[in-house]
Amino acid sequence: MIEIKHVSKVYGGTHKAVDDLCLEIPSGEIIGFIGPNGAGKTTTIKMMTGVLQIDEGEIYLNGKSITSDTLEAKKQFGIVPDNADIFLRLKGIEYLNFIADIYQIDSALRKERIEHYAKMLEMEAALNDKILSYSHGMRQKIVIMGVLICEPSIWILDEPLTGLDPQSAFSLKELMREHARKGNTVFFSTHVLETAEKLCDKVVIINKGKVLFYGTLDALKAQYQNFDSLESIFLEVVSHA
Ligand SMILES: Nc1ncnc2c1ncn2[C@@H]1O[C@H](COP(=O)(O)OP(=O)(O)OP(=O)(O)O)[C@@H](O)[C@H]1O
Repeated sequence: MIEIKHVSKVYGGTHKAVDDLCLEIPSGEIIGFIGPNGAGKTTTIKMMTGVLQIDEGEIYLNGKSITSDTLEAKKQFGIVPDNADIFLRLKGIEYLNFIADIYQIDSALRKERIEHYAKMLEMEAALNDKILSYSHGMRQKIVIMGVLICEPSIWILDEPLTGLDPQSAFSLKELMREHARKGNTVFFSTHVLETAEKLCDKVVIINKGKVLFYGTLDALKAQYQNFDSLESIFLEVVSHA
Protein backbone atom coordinates (compact mmCIF):
# COMPACT_ATOMS: atom_id res chain seq x y z
CA MET A 1 0.00 0.00 0.00
CA ILE A 2 1.17 3.53 -0.79
CA GLU A 3 -0.18 6.55 1.07
CA ILE A 4 0.57 10.03 -0.26
CA LYS A 5 -0.57 12.70 2.18
CA HIS A 6 -0.75 16.37 1.18
CA VAL A 7 2.52 16.22 -0.77
CA SER A 8 3.91 19.27 -2.58
CA LYS A 9 7.10 19.99 -4.49
CA VAL A 10 8.32 23.38 -5.65
CA TYR A 11 11.18 23.78 -8.15
CA GLY A 12 13.25 26.94 -8.23
CA GLY A 13 11.33 28.55 -5.39
CA THR A 14 8.23 29.31 -7.48
CA HIS A 15 7.22 26.44 -9.79
CA LYS A 16 4.82 24.09 -7.97
CA ALA A 17 5.27 20.79 -9.82
CA VAL A 18 3.21 18.78 -7.30
CA ASP A 19 0.46 20.55 -5.40
CA ASP A 20 -1.08 19.11 -2.21
CA LEU A 21 -1.31 15.61 -3.69
CA CYS A 22 -3.29 13.00 -1.72
CA LEU A 23 -3.59 9.38 -2.87
CA GLU A 24 -4.13 5.98 -1.30
CA ILE A 25 -2.89 3.16 -3.51
CA PRO A 26 -4.14 -0.16 -2.12
CA SER A 27 -2.46 -3.54 -2.26
CA GLY A 28 -3.69 -6.06 -4.81
CA GLU A 29 -4.32 -3.56 -7.60
CA ILE A 30 -2.61 -2.12 -10.67
CA ILE A 31 -2.87 1.66 -10.69
CA GLY A 32 -2.08 3.69 -13.81
CA PHE A 33 -0.68 7.19 -13.35
CA ILE A 34 -1.66 9.26 -16.38
CA GLY A 35 -1.10 12.89 -17.29
CA PRO A 36 0.24 15.10 -20.08
CA ASN A 37 3.92 16.08 -20.36
CA GLY A 38 5.04 18.04 -17.32
CA ALA A 39 1.99 16.99 -15.24
CA GLY A 40 4.13 15.99 -12.24
CA LYS A 41 4.26 12.19 -12.62
CA THR A 42 8.04 11.73 -12.47
CA THR A 43 8.37 14.31 -9.68
CA THR A 44 5.78 12.36 -7.66
CA ILE A 45 7.55 9.05 -8.34
CA LYS A 46 10.92 10.55 -7.37
CA MET A 47 9.46 11.72 -4.05
CA MET A 48 7.82 8.31 -3.45
CA THR A 49 11.17 6.61 -3.90
CA GLY A 50 13.32 9.02 -1.89
CA VAL A 51 15.20 10.41 -4.89
CA LEU A 52 13.73 13.90 -4.38
CA GLN A 53 13.09 15.56 -1.06
CA ILE A 54 9.42 16.21 -0.22
CA ASP A 55 8.78 19.92 0.45
CA GLU A 56 5.45 19.40 2.24
CA GLY A 57 3.50 16.31 3.28
CA GLU A 58 4.47 12.68 3.78
CA ILE A 59 4.61 9.43 1.84
CA TYR A 60 4.26 5.96 3.40
CA LEU A 61 5.15 2.69 1.68
CA ASN A 62 3.51 -0.24 3.48
CA GLY A 63 3.27 2.08 6.47
CA LYS A 64 6.96 3.13 6.43
CA SER A 65 7.69 6.81 5.98
CA ILE A 66 10.08 7.57 3.10
CA THR A 67 11.26 10.63 5.05
CA SER A 68 11.77 9.34 8.58
CA ASP A 69 12.07 5.55 8.11
CA THR A 70 13.86 5.70 4.78
CA LEU A 71 15.74 2.39 4.78
CA GLU A 72 12.68 0.34 5.79
CA ALA A 73 10.54 2.26 3.28
CA LYS A 74 13.08 1.57 0.51
CA LYS A 75 12.96 -2.18 1.27
CA GLN A 76 9.26 -2.16 0.36
CA PHE A 77 9.57 -1.22 -3.32
CA GLY A 78 11.41 -1.73 -6.56
CA ILE A 79 11.66 1.11 -9.05
CA VAL A 80 12.02 1.18 -12.81
CA PRO A 81 12.93 4.82 -13.51
CA ASP A 82 12.08 6.69 -16.71
CA ASN A 83 15.74 6.69 -17.69
CA ALA A 84 17.33 3.23 -17.68
CA ASP A 85 20.85 4.44 -18.51
CA ILE A 86 22.45 3.26 -15.27
CA PHE A 87 25.61 1.30 -14.35
CA LEU A 88 26.61 1.32 -17.99
CA ARG A 89 30.11 -0.04 -17.33
CA LEU A 90 28.80 -3.17 -15.61
CA LYS A 91 27.87 -6.33 -17.47
CA GLY A 92 24.17 -7.21 -17.18
CA ILE A 93 24.94 -10.16 -14.90
CA GLU A 94 27.19 -7.98 -12.70
CA TYR A 95 24.38 -5.44 -12.30
CA LEU A 96 21.88 -8.16 -11.34
CA ASN A 97 24.29 -9.68 -8.80
CA PHE A 98 24.96 -6.21 -7.37
CA ILE A 99 21.23 -5.60 -6.87
CA ALA A 100 20.71 -9.13 -5.48
CA ASP A 101 23.57 -8.53 -3.01
CA ILE A 102 21.92 -5.33 -1.75
CA TYR A 103 18.62 -7.16 -1.25
CA GLN A 104 20.45 -10.19 0.24
CA ILE A 105 18.98 -12.72 -2.18
CA ASP A 106 20.83 -16.03 -1.69
CA SER A 107 22.84 -17.39 -4.59
CA ALA A 108 20.67 -20.41 -5.50
CA LEU A 109 17.48 -18.33 -5.53
CA ARG A 110 19.03 -15.47 -7.51
CA LYS A 111 20.42 -17.91 -10.10
CA GLU A 112 16.99 -19.47 -10.51
CA ARG A 113 15.25 -16.08 -10.80
CA ILE A 114 17.86 -14.61 -13.17
CA GLU A 115 17.52 -17.64 -15.49
CA HIS A 116 13.73 -17.47 -15.34
CA TYR A 117 13.39 -13.75 -16.09
CA ALA A 118 16.25 -13.67 -18.63
CA LYS A 119 14.41 -16.34 -20.60
CA MET A 120 11.08 -14.57 -20.28
CA LEU A 121 12.51 -11.20 -21.42
CA GLU A 122 14.88 -12.72 -24.01
CA MET A 123 18.00 -11.41 -22.28
CA GLU A 124 19.95 -14.68 -21.84
CA ALA A 125 22.48 -13.97 -24.60
CA ALA A 126 23.15 -10.41 -23.41
CA LEU A 127 23.90 -10.97 -19.71
CA ASN A 128 27.66 -11.19 -20.24
CA ASP A 129 27.81 -7.98 -22.27
CA LYS A 130 28.29 -4.51 -20.80
CA ILE A 131 25.09 -2.49 -20.33
CA LEU A 132 26.82 0.24 -22.38
CA SER A 133 26.41 -1.96 -25.45
CA TYR A 134 22.67 -2.53 -24.85
CA SER A 135 19.85 -0.92 -26.84
CA HIS A 136 17.36 1.32 -25.00
CA GLY A 137 14.89 -1.56 -24.67
CA MET A 138 17.58 -3.94 -23.35
CA ARG A 139 18.65 -1.36 -20.72
CA GLN A 140 15.01 -1.10 -19.73
CA LYS A 141 14.78 -4.88 -19.44
CA ILE A 142 17.90 -5.27 -17.26
CA VAL A 143 16.51 -2.68 -14.82
CA ILE A 144 13.15 -4.49 -14.82
CA MET A 145 14.98 -7.77 -14.12
CA GLY A 146 16.74 -6.11 -11.18
CA VAL A 147 13.34 -5.38 -9.66
CA LEU A 148 11.88 -8.79 -10.47
CA ILE A 149 14.68 -10.86 -8.92
CA CYS A 150 14.28 -9.05 -5.58
CA GLU A 151 10.48 -9.49 -5.46
CA PRO A 152 9.65 -6.30 -3.52
CA SER A 153 5.96 -6.02 -2.62
CA ILE A 154 5.48 -2.60 -4.27
CA TRP A 155 6.45 -2.03 -7.89
CA ILE A 156 6.83 1.58 -9.02
CA LEU A 157 7.39 1.88 -12.74
CA ASP A 158 7.90 5.12 -14.68
CA GLU A 159 6.77 4.44 -18.26
CA PRO A 160 8.02 0.83 -18.14
CA LEU A 161 6.64 -0.26 -21.49
CA THR A 162 8.27 2.49 -23.56
CA GLY A 163 10.86 0.96 -25.85
CA LEU A 164 10.01 -2.67 -25.16
CA ASP A 165 9.35 -5.00 -28.08
CA PRO A 166 5.84 -6.53 -28.23
CA GLN A 167 6.85 -9.88 -26.70
CA SER A 168 8.67 -8.25 -23.75
CA ALA A 169 5.83 -5.76 -23.23
CA PHE A 170 3.37 -8.66 -23.17
CA SER A 171 5.52 -10.56 -20.64
CA LEU A 172 5.89 -7.51 -18.40
CA LYS A 173 2.14 -6.85 -18.44
CA GLU A 174 1.51 -10.48 -17.45
CA LEU A 175 4.06 -10.15 -14.62
CA MET A 176 2.37 -6.96 -13.41
CA ARG A 177 -1.02 -8.72 -13.36
CA GLU A 178 0.44 -11.72 -11.49
CA HIS A 179 2.17 -9.45 -8.95
CA ALA A 180 -1.09 -7.61 -8.18
CA ARG A 181 -3.04 -10.91 -8.06
CA LYS A 182 -0.71 -12.08 -5.30
CA GLY A 183 -1.83 -9.07 -3.21
CA ASN A 184 1.00 -6.67 -4.11
CA THR A 185 0.89 -3.08 -5.37
CA VAL A 186 1.77 -2.04 -8.93
CA PHE A 187 1.92 1.70 -9.66
CA PHE A 188 3.04 2.78 -13.10
CA SER A 189 2.99 5.90 -15.21
CA THR A 190 2.02 5.81 -18.86
CA HIS A 191 0.98 8.02 -21.75
CA VAL A 192 -0.74 5.14 -23.51
CA LEU A 193 -4.43 5.22 -22.65
CA GLU A 194 -5.14 1.85 -24.29
CA THR A 195 -2.53 0.22 -22.02
CA ALA A 196 -4.13 1.80 -18.98
CA GLU A 197 -7.55 0.63 -20.12
CA LYS A 198 -6.47 -2.99 -20.59
CA LEU A 199 -4.16 -3.29 -17.58
CA CYS A 200 -5.28 -1.09 -14.72
CA ASP A 201 -7.78 -1.63 -11.96
CA LYS A 202 -7.86 2.12 -11.41
CA VAL A 203 -6.28 5.23 -12.92
CA VAL A 204 -5.05 8.48 -11.45
CA ILE A 205 -5.24 11.43 -13.84
CA ILE A 206 -2.91 14.24 -12.86
CA ASN A 207 -2.19 17.65 -14.39
CA LYS A 208 -0.32 20.69 -13.08
CA GLY A 209 0.54 18.67 -9.99
CA LYS A 210 -3.08 18.04 -8.96
CA VAL A 211 -5.17 14.88 -9.04
CA LEU A 212 -8.13 15.40 -11.38
CA PHE A 213 -9.57 11.88 -11.24
CA TYR A 214 -8.91 8.70 -9.27
CA GLY A 215 -11.03 5.63 -9.82
CA THR A 216 -11.91 2.81 -12.18
CA LEU A 217 -12.14 3.39 -15.92
CA ASP A 218 -15.80 2.34 -15.75
CA ALA A 219 -16.42 5.14 -13.24
CA LEU A 220 -14.53 7.57 -15.49
CA LYS A 221 -16.59 6.58 -18.55
CA ALA A 222 -19.82 6.79 -16.55
CA GLN A 223 -18.90 10.31 -15.45
CA TYR A 224 -18.24 11.39 -19.05
CA GLN A 225 -20.97 9.51 -20.92
CA ASN A 226 -21.23 12.10 -23.68
CA PHE A 227 -17.65 11.50 -24.84
CA ASP A 228 -17.09 8.75 -27.39
CA SER A 229 -13.49 7.74 -26.63
CA LEU A 230 -11.09 7.45 -23.73
CA GLU A 231 -8.84 9.96 -25.49
CA SER A 232 -11.58 12.62 -25.63
CA ILE A 233 -12.44 11.98 -21.96
CA PHE A 234 -8.78 12.38 -21.01
CA LEU A 235 -8.50 15.65 -22.94
CA GLU A 236 -11.66 16.95 -21.28
CA VAL A 237 -10.44 16.01 -17.77
CA VAL A 238 -6.99 17.60 -18.14
CA SER A 239 -8.44 20.77 -19.70
CA HIS A 240 -9.96 21.61 -16.30
CA ALA A 241 -6.63 21.68 -14.42
N1 LIG B 1 14.75 19.43 -11.94
C1 LIG B 1 13.76 20.26 -12.28
N2 LIG B 1 13.93 21.61 -12.13
C2 LIG B 1 12.95 22.47 -12.46
N3 LIG B 1 11.73 22.10 -12.92
C3 LIG B 1 11.51 20.78 -13.09
C4 LIG B 1 12.52 19.80 -12.78
N4 LIG B 1 12.01 18.56 -13.03
C5 LIG B 1 10.76 18.77 -13.49
N5 LIG B 1 10.46 20.08 -13.54
C6 LIG B 1 9.19 20.69 -13.95
O1 LIG B 1 8.16 20.17 -13.10
C7 LIG B 1 6.99 19.87 -13.84
C8 LIG B 1 6.65 18.41 -13.66
O2 LIG B 1 7.63 17.64 -14.34
P1 LIG B 1 7.62 16.03 -14.31
O3 LIG B 1 8.90 15.58 -14.93
O4 LIG B 1 7.30 15.58 -12.95
O5 LIG B 1 6.38 15.74 -15.27
P2 LIG B 1 5.90 14.37 -15.95
O6 LIG B 1 4.42 14.28 -15.70
O7 LIG B 1 6.72 13.23 -15.50
O8 LIG B 1 6.15 14.70 -17.48
P3 LIG B 1 6.52 13.73 -18.74
O9 LIG B 1 5.27 12.97 -19.05
O10 LIG B 1 6.85 14.71 -19.80
O11 LIG B 1 7.66 12.86 -18.34
C9 LIG B 1 7.27 20.31 -15.28
O12 LIG B 1 6.76 21.62 -15.45
C10 LIG B 1 8.79 20.29 -15.37
O13 LIG B 1 9.24 21.24 -16.30
